[in-house]
Amino acid sequence: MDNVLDINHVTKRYKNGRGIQDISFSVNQGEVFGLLGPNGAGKTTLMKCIVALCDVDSGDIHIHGHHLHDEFEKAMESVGCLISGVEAVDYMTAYENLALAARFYPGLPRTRINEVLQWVGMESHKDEKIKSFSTGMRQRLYLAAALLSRPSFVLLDEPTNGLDIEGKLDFQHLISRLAKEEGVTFVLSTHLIEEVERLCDRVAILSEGTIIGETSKKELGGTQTFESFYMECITKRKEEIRHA
Ligand SMILES: Nc1ncnc2c1ncn2[C@@H]1O[C@H](COP(=O)(O)OP(=O)(O)OP(=O)(O)O)[C@@H](O)[C@H]1O
Repeated sequence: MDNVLDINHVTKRYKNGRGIQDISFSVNQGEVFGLLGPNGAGKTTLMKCIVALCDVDSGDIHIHGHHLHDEFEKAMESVGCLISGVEAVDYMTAYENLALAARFYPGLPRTRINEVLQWVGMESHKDEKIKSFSTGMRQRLYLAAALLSRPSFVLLDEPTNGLDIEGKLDFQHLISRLAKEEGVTFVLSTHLIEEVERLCDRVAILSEGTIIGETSKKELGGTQTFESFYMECITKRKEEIRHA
């Protein structure tokens, strides 16, 4: 199987009936795949399902051809993620937090910690306890943690939340470089449409737990943008609901 990620008919419903229904799509190696949608559409739920932070009710997820539940360790071997609500240890420094995470990857050289801290512009803060960090500084650290293990597949849930202008641009360059030069595959959710236009090769639009559109830069051609495609899908969906 060539795809890095294959999602087939995945449904996850919380006790209150909300969640995601019958989601299917695939992501190829080296692609930057955007998950877009209004607040509450199900983006975080889907990402949590992909890294098994949420059990699915039905459907299958394969990563690099490995079934997420039947071959969990193999499937997760090369995965890095930044998911909302995952916290770091406040009384430890940035470096210590990453060193703690690095213990899960015995072959990883210590120099990798400094490398990822430098990538996210945090090397000068590495010996500070993170309880004093701002939202953006924390977000930079979480991004460093997601990239620490040299993952070949990375999930990023609203990764530039709280980042300043320079941080957002640095992030976009970093993701483009890793995708193009090192073939790293990314699935990212964001509400920043300029980020989508700059970074994504392909997108899926989620609304009320289902995919209402999927397209690629290639399919859009020169005239349409991801933004216009997004608005088309959302407007069409609203019309359908109005006439239902
Ligand atoms: N733990 C939970 N228990 C019950 N309902 C939940 C839970 N987490 C999310 N939901 C509901 O599931 C739906 C999808 O939420 P989710 O957080 O996945 O959306 P999202 O697209 O990531 O939203 P946002 O853009 O606001 O981050 C929402 O209706 C939300 O209220």
